[in-house]
Amino acid sequence: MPVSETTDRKAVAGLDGTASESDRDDATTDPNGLPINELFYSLQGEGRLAGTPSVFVRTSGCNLRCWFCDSYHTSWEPTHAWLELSEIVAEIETYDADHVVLTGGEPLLHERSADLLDELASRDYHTTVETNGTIYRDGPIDLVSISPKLESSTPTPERSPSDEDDTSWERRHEADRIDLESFTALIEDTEFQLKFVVTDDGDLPEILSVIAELRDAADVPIRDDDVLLMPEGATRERLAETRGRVAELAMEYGFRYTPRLHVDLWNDAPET
Ligand SMILES: C[S@@+](CC[C@H](N)C(=O)[O-])C[C@H]1O[C@@H](n2cnc3c(N)ncnc32)[C@H](O)[C@@H]1O
Ligand SMILES: Nc1nc2[nH]cc(C(=O)O)c2c(=O)[nH]1
Ligand code: SF4
Ligand SMILES: [Mg+2]
Repeated sequence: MPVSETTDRKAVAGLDGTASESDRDDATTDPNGLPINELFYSLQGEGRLAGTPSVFVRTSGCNLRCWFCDSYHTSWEPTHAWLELSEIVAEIETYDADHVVLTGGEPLLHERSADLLDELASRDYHTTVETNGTIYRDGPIDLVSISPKLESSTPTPERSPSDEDDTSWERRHEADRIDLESFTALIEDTEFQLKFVVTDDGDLPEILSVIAELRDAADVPIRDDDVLLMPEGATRERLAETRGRVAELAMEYGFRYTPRLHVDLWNDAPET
């Protein structure tokens, strides 16, 4: 369901498909629902559940701005419709699936995401939350899939997709992307995976240092098996450039490699 094209009845920001400046990056607490960019059925393309048929709920709005973000219309130019939780659950139930992936944008920005997770838990869905890990929110999650953002994701002027001559997002992204306290709280609560987007060999020292700091801080073990290296690439062409080296790095360091099955299968098509 391409919900970003739905017209809706409530007179709130974002209904026309363009979020207002004020709700562009802020947490939403709307008592009735969530800003939804798309809701669709596909195969989980990433991580330890790759290949699992799943319903994807993609919220809009993000507190970071990765230059490579493959969901541009949830971060750099957010678009969405507002859906009430009951509408989201009803749409999920139209699919014959046991797994739901809550993603974004940054789904944990929104207070109502925790309520949606409650609703899904009460219906016995297995839930994965895809998150950058910088916002802790208490809620029933079966697998928290944390993708900590490395320095190589920062939107410097050379790699920013925005034409604006404004470094505020570069500074904000750099300041907020690593939050050990939040990472720790998330992994101590829930089954987890740490899924790093790798652009090249230069990312490995930072990955090793984030893992070392997290191992010091957390009360739960972090096995090499919990660490996944994922090649950067929103298109088949770009993945063809990155994945070979990332696979070699996974073998060299003993971490897991995760493919991006959906990109292999459907390239960068929406709702896949
Ligand atoms: C769009 S994000 C949404 C969830 C959350 N904001 C996050 O970053 O984890 C979903 C997943 O796609 C990954 N991702 C985004 N752009 C990518 C790219 N160009 N190549 C590889 N992975 C990418 C993110 O790291 C994350 O694991
Ligand atoms: N098929 C598919 N699998 C995914 N796993 C995580 C995704 C995401 O955007 O969070 C994603 C996605 O966008 N599509
Ligand atoms: S944190 Fe996730 S949604 Fe936000 S800009 Fe980065 S990849 Fe996109
Ligand atoms: Mg995706």
